[in-house]
Amino acid sequence: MRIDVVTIFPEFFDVLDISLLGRARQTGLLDVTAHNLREFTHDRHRTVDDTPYGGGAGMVMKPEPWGEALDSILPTETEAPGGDAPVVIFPSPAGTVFTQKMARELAQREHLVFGCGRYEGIDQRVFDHAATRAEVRLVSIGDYVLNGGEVAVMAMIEAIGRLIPGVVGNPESLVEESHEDGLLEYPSYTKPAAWRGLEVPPILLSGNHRAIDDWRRAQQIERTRTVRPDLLPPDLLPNE
Ligand SMILES: N#Cc1c(-c2ccc3cc[nH]c3c2)n[nH]c1N
Repeated sequence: MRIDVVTIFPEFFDVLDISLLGRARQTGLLDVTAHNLREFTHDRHRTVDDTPYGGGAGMVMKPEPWGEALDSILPTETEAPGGDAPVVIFPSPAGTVFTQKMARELAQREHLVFGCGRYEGIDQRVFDHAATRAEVRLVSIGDYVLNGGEVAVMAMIEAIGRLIPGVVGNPESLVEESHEDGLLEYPSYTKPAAWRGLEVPPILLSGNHRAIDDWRRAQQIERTRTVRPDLLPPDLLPNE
């Protein structure tokens, strides 16, 4: 998978050179490039923002640098993409909420482009023009406000990148996770069997794998019912 990120803080993504995603980059499973939006300005101060039309506090990111940055990444009309067309994702508090389902869907795509806004956001025409030549999505990572898109893009790259075959050593570990099957994950334990007066649930030491599986499922349901009842599938909702 090819990932391009447009940002005024390209160094923010240096951290992707470590851990699982770092190895995925070295092995060619993941090709991540951070582009500095200021490289697409032409004034002495490398200006990327200006005051908002209609007034209001703060500054808005100018369309021209974004247009040139996306020109340098997206295929032109004549260059039909070799594989599937890129998806351009702009993190935004006004976006569709990012979910594991969306991560799984985006992990199937060959080319993702992320545009990191700052200030009060990006001129709307950037989204409108990009939509004439690619699939564009505004995506939010949750109902709270950040100062810019970089943290959100980092989270999405990790959530998507780890689903690419070969990135995570043991694909089995991707299966029993929170949100993967719609329920929150069960509690985990490891040695020692007793720690500060706290014992590992005896069922987990029984060797009875059917009973362990049943216990774990029950824990998932109980946790989900308590913490995230909104995730419970209809057949597990408590009877009214
Ligand atoms: N995704 C997401 C976001 C943001 C966000 C994204 C982009 C910009 C650009 C300026 N401020 C931003 C906030 N806040 N909260 C979220 N869940």
